[in-house]
Amino acid sequence: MQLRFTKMHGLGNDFVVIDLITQRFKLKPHHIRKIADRHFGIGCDQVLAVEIPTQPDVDFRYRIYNAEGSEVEQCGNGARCFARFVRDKRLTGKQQIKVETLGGIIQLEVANNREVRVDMGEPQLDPKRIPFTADQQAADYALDVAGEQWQVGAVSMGNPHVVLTVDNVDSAPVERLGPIIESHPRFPQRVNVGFMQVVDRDHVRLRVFERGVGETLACGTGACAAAVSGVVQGRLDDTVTVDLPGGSLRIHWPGAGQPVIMTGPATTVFEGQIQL
Ligand SMILES: N[C@@H](CCC[C@H](N)C(=O)O)C(=O)O
Repeated sequence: MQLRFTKMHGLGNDFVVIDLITQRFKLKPHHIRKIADRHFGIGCDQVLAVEIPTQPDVDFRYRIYNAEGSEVEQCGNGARCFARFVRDKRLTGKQQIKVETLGGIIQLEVANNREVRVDMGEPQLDPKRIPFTADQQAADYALDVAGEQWQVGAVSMGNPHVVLTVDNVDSAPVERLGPIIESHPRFPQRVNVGFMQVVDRDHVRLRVFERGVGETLACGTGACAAAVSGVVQGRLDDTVTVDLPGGSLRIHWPGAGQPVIMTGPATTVFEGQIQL
């Protein structure tokens, strides 16, 4: 079947977005791998599917697949592109859009300057809910990584994140440690690995080795997790600019029991059709 798609990105974290409301198709893992392949397919970090909701009082179902084919719970940069897509395609006229994901319900708001503001929901710090093996919840944990000792933060934004603090992200061991930590036995569902440099109380630099993809130019949930981890550790204020290799996001988290708000751009690159 020929499927229409739109290629989009959020700060260089790139997506193929497929409308499965006006097109009927069941995406399987081998389809995702073919679409995401940068040599034999379209190429992307994640495939995003727009579907009709399964829950009441929600506008859409937002499904997310990593390039390797696995379906995942949450994607922050994708959420902003999702909002822009459903508005541009006139699937909704609403400015505030509620979507269900595997990681919970999130709320998207397209601002007049075309930036998108996303209420990402409450972060989860309870190790069982991340999931992460630890005796009890803490602001940071000692993690043995192939014989090296790191103090790390662990947060779920619907999907699991670990945050390592480094002196300088430019020289951070992202390629060396990312794949080892992604499959660390204390993270039974694997994990996204963030390397954060604290510049100031309201400014961090971040690189993320994403589960199921590798290092990306930006990770929205990774930016939220880094900000939350920094606030919990008392090193960051409640509003933080997160500089990623592809650009900057603004993250606001007032503290326990409150949702994380992420604001940033969403860009359409081109449209096309692919035979699956
Ligand atoms: N790029 C994303 C996160 C996508 C999912 C992640 N790789 C996972 O496996 O949890 C973002 O912008 O949040």
